[in-house]
Amino acid sequence: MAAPMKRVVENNDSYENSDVKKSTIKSELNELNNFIAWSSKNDFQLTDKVVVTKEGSCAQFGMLATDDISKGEVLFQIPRKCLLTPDNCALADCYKKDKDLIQCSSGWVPLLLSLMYEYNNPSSFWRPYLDLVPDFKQLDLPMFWSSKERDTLLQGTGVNDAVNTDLQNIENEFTSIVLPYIEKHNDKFSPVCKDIEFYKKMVAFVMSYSFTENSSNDNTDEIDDGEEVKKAPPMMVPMADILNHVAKNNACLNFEKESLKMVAVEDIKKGDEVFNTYGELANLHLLHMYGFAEKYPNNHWDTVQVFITDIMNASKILKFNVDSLLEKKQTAVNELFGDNGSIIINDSGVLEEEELKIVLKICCAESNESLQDVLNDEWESDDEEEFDFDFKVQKCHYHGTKHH
Ligand SMILES: C[S@@+](CC[C@H](N)C(=O)[O-])C[C@H]1O[C@@H](n2cnc3c(N)ncnc32)[C@H](O)[C@@H]1O
Repeated sequence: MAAPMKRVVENNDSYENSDVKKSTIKSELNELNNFIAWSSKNDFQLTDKVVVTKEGSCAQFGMLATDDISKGEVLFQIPRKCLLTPDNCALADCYKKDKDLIQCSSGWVPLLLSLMYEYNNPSSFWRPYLDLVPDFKQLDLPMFWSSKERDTLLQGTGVNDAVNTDLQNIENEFTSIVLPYIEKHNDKFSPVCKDIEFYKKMVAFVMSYSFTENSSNDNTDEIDDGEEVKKAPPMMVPMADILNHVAKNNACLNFEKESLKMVAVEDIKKGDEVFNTYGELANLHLLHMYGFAEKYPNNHWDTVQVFITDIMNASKILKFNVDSLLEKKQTAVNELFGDNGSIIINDSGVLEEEELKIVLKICCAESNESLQDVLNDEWESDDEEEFDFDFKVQKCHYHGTKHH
């Protein structure tokens, strides 16, 4: 987690060309010691049964047990005043006055502005934390890959589309909200904050290191299946974000009134890595937001998204469809499932069996049948046996990522 130099850049050089600190083991150790001393001064109550280290961790820094830990033990706490949030940061009053100027659909802009300010402030309260954050060149998220790499390596995963949407949204929010705000407060922000490349690194930092508290409710509304749900804004949680993730985690973060607590959810043996959970995330989401995927079959949350268009195209190749009817059938499935309709498969099988059945019925339809007849057609049990929906992710998980 070697950090680029946190200094106020006095010229307008692009972030990529600016001077960055060359990390050494010695400077990393200093930064780690400073961070541990800061956390101790701020009452993190880190148990002496764990250590923050690169040795034995699955990815850069991580947390290892130096003694046996029992399920239920608290490993450390983070007092709420130490969370890096727009409400806690040095510009909190400014944001309150400018609330309307920093409204955004992602809900990320206030935290990103706070981070950009604190990151470039030599006397930030979070200096020891920010000195330990990763060298942004190591944040190997797909949003930093070339579009050619994304097109070839991520084909069929859905990650490429998600990244393209992200990049578009990042650019829109940067030009319409962030840049005007920074220009309004030129005296507060370092010139590097006007560089979209620097902004993207901060977005990647938030994407792969932040947490959200589900009960938070002061953000934009999202429509989910016709119901309004509140999107919680992200926050930076020092120490908790050092833990790596696996689906079979042995610790998790509890949000309490005065502090956040990392608690063992399993017995953890001396020498084992302490793993948090970043959520019930399929490999495609891990890859999209965190730049890694778990090896098969470790991720029991894994799912595969099969686009209905691809099923239609495959049916053509497999010749149980008639070329001349394909367009008509494609229109029918688009009307039923939308242009980007998909079927989700997890390790216990197809989640939307009914939808898949409909798509397959349409694929197999003959020219003289109306759509209604096709949909009403009750497949004989013999027919159903021909379609084994119980295929496993094993046959479908994707290969070819840079990470695993
Ligand atoms: C919240 S940080 C965890 C701390 C990080 N290891 C460090 O040294 O800063 C999340 C990042 O850690 C890495 N990571 C976490 N869990 C991982 C895993 N199981 N396998 C590989 N990399 C992982 C990924 O790079 C991810 O973007």
